[in-house]
Amino acid sequence: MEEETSKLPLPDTFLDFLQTNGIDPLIYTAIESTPRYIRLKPGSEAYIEEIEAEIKCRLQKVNWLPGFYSLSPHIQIANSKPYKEGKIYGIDAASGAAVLALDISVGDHVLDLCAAPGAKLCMISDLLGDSGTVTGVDVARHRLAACRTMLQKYVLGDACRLFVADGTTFSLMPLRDRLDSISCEFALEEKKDTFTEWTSRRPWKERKRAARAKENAASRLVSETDHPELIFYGKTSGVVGLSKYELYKTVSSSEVSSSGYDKVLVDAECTHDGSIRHIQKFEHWGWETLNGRVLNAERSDNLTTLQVIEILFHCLWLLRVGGSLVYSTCSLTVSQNEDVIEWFLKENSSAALQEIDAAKDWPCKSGRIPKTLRFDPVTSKTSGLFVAKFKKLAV
Ligand SMILES: C[S@@+](CC[C@H](N)C(=O)[O-])C[C@H]1O[C@@H](n2cnc3c(N)ncnc32)[C@H](O)[C@@H]1O
Repeated sequence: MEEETSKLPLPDTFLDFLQTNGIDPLIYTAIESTPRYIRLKPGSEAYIEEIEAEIKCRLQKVNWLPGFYSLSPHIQIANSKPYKEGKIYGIDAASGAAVLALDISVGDHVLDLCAAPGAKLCMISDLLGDSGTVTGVDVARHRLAACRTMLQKYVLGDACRLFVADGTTFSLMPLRDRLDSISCEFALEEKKDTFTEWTSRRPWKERKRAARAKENAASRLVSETDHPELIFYGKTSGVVGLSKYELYKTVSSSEVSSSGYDKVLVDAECTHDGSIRHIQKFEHWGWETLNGRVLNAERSDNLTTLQVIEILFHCLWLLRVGGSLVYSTCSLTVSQNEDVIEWFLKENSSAALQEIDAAKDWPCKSGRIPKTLRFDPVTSKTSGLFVAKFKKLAV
């Protein structure tokens, strides 16, 4: 997500796309570069000079975003010691803002839908510290596996569960209180078939199941009746000690209003047109491929606007009453942002657009709908990002 440079020779087809979508081409060409951003893992503040010496670059504190620093876009951090040791991770400042919009409080149970590859999930875990839980869901197994690697590298996975699942159907509630989910009958006796502490070396049966799921994912034939595949859980995620029945039990709609998630982030798949770095890749891939990948694609990876709205509907259902839902995309098109939320609000009397309190000092613009926000490279010196926040009302 980190941005690099601009002055791109934008092809006519892309300029037409920008014009059709009311996006100013200057966003891509007006500035020399946007900084690279990193987030310092809490606890690493004392090592800032050491980190600067290792990456051979001064870190500039991002005043509006706690824990974030900017650095020159030309600095490569991937081979540096602090990166390998998990003291810093790359995440664009606009992505950080989408996470802050959730306004995470101690003890929250957070659902990160469309979680992979996981920079936002890491930040959510960081913000939760030792309290609450985070559930990451993504339909792409290989991407979610990368997310698991990140959590393990940054030692942020203790309260985390990762499920391969489709966001239009994922229906598992947070494990608010582990004892809640253990029936007396089970609690009194030694349970069989319970989840023991996570190990990357899975029993043969589970590995076979994972291999089957991988095959299904490859052929995109995900069985509707299959449970979401749990590919990681931490020791305080509530999973350890549960039986499969307990983990996968579903609840009624009336129970969801009190036992649902406190916060949900839907960082939807989009055409990525807000990311200069993504657009830059077409110089290498060939501008002619832009047609198939961005211009003709309503959404990338076949995720249509209708599916995104379906995911939003479903996520609203998964929230407890009074909980918050944040929708973000790295597209700057109205069709993937304001149009989506307009439709969502029209069809949902239990969703109300909310002011993002944390945004007072953020260097961004209002979207076309009041209370929505837009980051772009020129205004914000970040990657392009749209953010909207909703509250679930009792109806
Ligand atoms: C923009 S990326 C998310 C980036 C991520 N939040 C982060 O911070 O690294 C969108 C993700 O949505 C996932 N996705 C697409 N369709 C989905 C669906 N129907 N259900 C769940 N995830 C989906 C994609 O696999 C992709 O990983």
